[in-house]
Amino acid sequence: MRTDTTRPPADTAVRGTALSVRGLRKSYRARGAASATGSRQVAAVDGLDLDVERGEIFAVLGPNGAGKTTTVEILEGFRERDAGDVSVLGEDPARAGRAWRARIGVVQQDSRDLGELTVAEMVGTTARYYPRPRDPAEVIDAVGLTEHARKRTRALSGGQRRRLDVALGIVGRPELLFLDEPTTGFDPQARRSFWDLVTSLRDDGATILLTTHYLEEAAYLADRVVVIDRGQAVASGEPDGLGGPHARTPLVTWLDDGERRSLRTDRPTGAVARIAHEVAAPDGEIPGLTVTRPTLEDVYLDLIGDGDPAGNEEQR
Ligand SMILES: Nc1ncnc2c1ncn2[C@@H]1O[C@H](COP(=O)(O)OP(=O)(O)OP(=O)(O)O)[C@@H](O)[C@H]1O
Repeated sequence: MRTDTTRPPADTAVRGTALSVRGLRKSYRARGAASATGSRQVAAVDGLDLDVERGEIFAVLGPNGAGKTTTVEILEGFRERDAGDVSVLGEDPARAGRAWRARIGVVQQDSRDLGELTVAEMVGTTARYYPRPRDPAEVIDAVGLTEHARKRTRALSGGQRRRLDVALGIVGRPELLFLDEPTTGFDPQARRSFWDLVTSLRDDGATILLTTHYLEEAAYLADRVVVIDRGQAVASGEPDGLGGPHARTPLVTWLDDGERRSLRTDRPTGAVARIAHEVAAPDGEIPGLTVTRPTLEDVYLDLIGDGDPAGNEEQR
């Protein structure tokens, strides 16, 4: 169950499956590598299963090269798979046609070269490709580009370009929106407004599949997350529950004769009282005391084998 009360409430009603993936595989020829038996293949996606419900924000997390973009591009119908079953809004993206494409929105990692058009022209032109588009002016406003609407797209800053990418992804009123690292280059304020926008799209009924390297973004936005490493899912679930019940056990640390000590415990208040009894200074203060609860980032780093173990018991 969630404990982050600052996060907007999710509509938890199950409204059917938006996409499902079973046994997905995709290999690439290793760059510059060839053997006597032919070119060597590197598995980018190695037997992945995923299920995303309609109306949820689902975040795909994982280190560089984990296979996130390859997976997302297969789901978007932009990349062929080697094996596996994939259904996106009830169709196989490898065979789906224009009507299906009009139901999805895509914000890819790399911005397209948008040339000489202004922001307003670009969003307006894109809207005309869809049967039920949003009002372009409202979309431009929602991504915070109203004051730049008459600017040529090539004159935009990197963060503004990214916002325009998002505008182009949502103007067709997609049922399913793919956001591949959407807030790279955003300043903190723009990131917060973007989070509000994504939340409102979800609250309007859209399903959102998000890849991000910002763990606080996933913690804030996602109803569920999956962590991918080397093309395989290593954990999945609600952000607060990821890694199992002990992964978020609070950590108490303090200084004892100048040496840092730590204790992982479900009862930090009692632990602090005991430590105070043992090591407190004459004024009652425990030197260097910290009490922290592991964040999603701590749990993530533990899962991909790159951080301090989050499940350790007492380390005194
Ligand atoms: N077109 C390609 N040709 C050859 N190898 C590729 C190609 N695209 C991706 N790869 C390789 O496949 C693996 C997965 O790449 P992918 O881009 O899917 O990972 P990612 O999780 O999206 O990474 P990042 O977080 O850096 O965007 C990597 O080892 C990458 O080098």
